[in-house]
Amino acid sequence: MGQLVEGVWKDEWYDTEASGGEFVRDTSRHRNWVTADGGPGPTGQGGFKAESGRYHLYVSYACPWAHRTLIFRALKGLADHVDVSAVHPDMLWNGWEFRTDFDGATGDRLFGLPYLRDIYLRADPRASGRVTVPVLWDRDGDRIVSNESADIIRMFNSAFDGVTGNRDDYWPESLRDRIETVNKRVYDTVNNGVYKAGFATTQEAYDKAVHPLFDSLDWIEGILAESRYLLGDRITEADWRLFTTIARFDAVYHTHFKCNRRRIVDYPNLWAWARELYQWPGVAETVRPDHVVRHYYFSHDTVNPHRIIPIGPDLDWTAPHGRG
Ligand SMILES: N[C@@H](CCC(=O)N[C@@H](CS)C(=O)NCC(=O)O)C(=O)O
Repeated sequence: MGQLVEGVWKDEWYDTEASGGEFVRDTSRHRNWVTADGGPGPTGQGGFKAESGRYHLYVSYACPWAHRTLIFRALKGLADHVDVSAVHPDMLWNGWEFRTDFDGATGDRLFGLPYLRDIYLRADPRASGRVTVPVLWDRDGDRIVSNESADIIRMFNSAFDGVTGNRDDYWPESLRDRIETVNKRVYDTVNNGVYKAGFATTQEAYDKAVHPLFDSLDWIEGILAESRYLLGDRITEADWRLFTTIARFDAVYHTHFKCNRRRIVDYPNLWAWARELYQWPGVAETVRPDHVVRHYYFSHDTVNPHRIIPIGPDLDWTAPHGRG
C-alpha cells in the first residue's frame, strides 16, 4: 500500500491522523471520457472515440469499484471490444501487482509491467497520487482515459452502442434525477460507508460511519419490499452500483470491517434482490469471492495483522430469488 509522489513510490498506509481517525477517499485524477464521436465528455479532454480494441481495462476482481466496470462491460456486450488485465489480489508494499500466481490474475496483458503504478508512470513519469483500480487505458494515445469507475460505467452504458449494437440503457434520461439521489446516499453511507467504518482509527469515526450504513440498509430493505429494483420495475445503474458492495458484505465487510449489526442474508428483500442481480446473464462470471476474501484479509495488515483468512459464511447465490 502506498502512493506516488512526483513519480516516486512511497510505501505508506492511509493517513487518518489529519482527519480525526476518519478515512477520506482521494478524488480520482483522470477524468476523460470515451464518447461515440470522440468529442469531449462532461469532464477532461476530447479525443477518445469509441472504437473496438482501442481501450484496455485494468481491474482487481476484489475491488467493488472495479467490479462495477466489469459488470457494465458484460451487460453491454463489450467483452470482444475492451480487453482486461486483472491484478493479483494481494495489495502490499508495492501496491497492486501484476503477479500471476493466483487463479484469474492475468498479469499486465499490454506491456508486461510488474506493478500497476508502472501504468500510471507510463502515462505520466511524474505522476502523484494513489494508484487505484479501475483504470481505462487508451492504446492509441498511450495514456489513461479515466480512473473513476462512476464515469467508466456511464461511458460503457452508451458510448460504444454504435460499435456493439447493444442499446440497453441503465441511466435512462427520465430517471436520472432519482438515480442521482439514490447514488449519493448509497455512495456516502454504503459503498464508501463500509470503508469509512473499516478503516476508522477512532471509535468516533467508526460510529459516525456504521450507524448511517445500517440506516441505509434498512431504508433499502424497505424500498425493495415495495418494488423490484431501487427505482421501480426497471433495473438501473443505481442497482449495479449498490450490488458490488452487497456482494462483498457478508464475506468481508461484516467481519473484517466490523459492519456486523446484521448480515445481508438477514434482510429478506435485499438478499433476494442481490441473488437476482448475481444471476443476471453475464454477472456471476464477474464475481470472484476468492479474490475478494484473499484481498481484504491479506492486504490490510493494519486491520488484520496476522493475515488469517476466516472460514467465511456458506452463501447460496444460486438459490431461486423469487423476485419475478
Ligand atoms: N474513485 C475510485 C476509487 C477506486 C479505489 O479506491 N480502488 C481501490 C481498490 S478497491 C484501490 O485501488 N486502492 C488502492 C489505494 O488506495 O492505494 C473509483 O471509484 O474508481
